[in-house]
Amino acid sequence: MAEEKTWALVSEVGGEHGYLEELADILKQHFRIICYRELLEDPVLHGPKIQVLFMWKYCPAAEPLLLGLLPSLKVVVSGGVGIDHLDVPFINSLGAKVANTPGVVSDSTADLTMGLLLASARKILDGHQIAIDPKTMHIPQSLMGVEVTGSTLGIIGMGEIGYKIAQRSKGFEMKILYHNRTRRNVEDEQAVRASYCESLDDLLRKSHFVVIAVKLTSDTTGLVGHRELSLMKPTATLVNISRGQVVDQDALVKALQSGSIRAAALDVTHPEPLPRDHPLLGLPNVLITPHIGISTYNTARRIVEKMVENALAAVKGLPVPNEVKLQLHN
Ligand SMILES: O=CC(=O)O
Repeated sequence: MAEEKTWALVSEVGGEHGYLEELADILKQHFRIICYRELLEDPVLHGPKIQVLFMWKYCPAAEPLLLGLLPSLKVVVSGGVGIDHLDVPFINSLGAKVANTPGVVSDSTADLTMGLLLASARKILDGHQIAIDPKTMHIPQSLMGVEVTGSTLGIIGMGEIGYKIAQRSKGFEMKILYHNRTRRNVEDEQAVRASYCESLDDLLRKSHFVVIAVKLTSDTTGLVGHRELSLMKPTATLVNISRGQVVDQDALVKALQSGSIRAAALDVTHPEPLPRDHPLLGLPNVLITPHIGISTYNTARRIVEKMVENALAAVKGLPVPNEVKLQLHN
């Protein structure tokens, strides 16, 4: 008789927080997948069988954990790199490990960052609206953008994603400044022609584009607030692909309304999505995408493969390749 597969919980297959069907198939090759709805139909029967909890971004995982429904849980594996939505010490206290999938998300996130930067600088979405409007007779002056080539880019957070952004920006002949808790080695810096800025204030003053690529931690929450925004050039653009909480959004709204900075391009906000009446949604100088940094088929597949790898290791009692041991600071 075939050995029964290890049980793993996911929020939904398909739907708002769920896995795409084809990605679910990768999980199903290795695990007996059960979703929350099924778990809650008979938690006493199903709960103790579950050894793995697969999470995808912000799916509501805490609920069954808090309810203590998963006494056999060995690991929570979160797709993506951010773990700010997880209470790692609490999960560890339940006897389970936590793993994420760093590495495989960096290229797609860096690609999207360049997309946001370029789209904001060159008003690509405004241009699209004008191009498809049959009333348009000529190109309005309001479509004049700012030059990316040769401009100064300030990267806050030079981890893997920040570095990939620098690699791409080199192709645009940008002068790259970066601020990080620790300085990169000289070879890394030279390879992308990046200069270390120990002072965040200096980076903010000098940059035409400021990209936020830090992890969300207690140190980085509210890192860019009124004071920091007021140091930026009035021609500068803020790009945030990290977490919404890194920026003080009320201060950002004021800076954009008053013109103390030129524009913002945000893949992340707080909360997500923003309430429909949020002032950021009504500003002409804001471009927002709904947290799609890692949303490509290729990246999603690689994330799921990494999730499987981590989960199998945990179930077998082997070292978990991407175990998250502490809240990491950048
Ligand atoms: O936001 C995306 C991630 O954390 O990987």
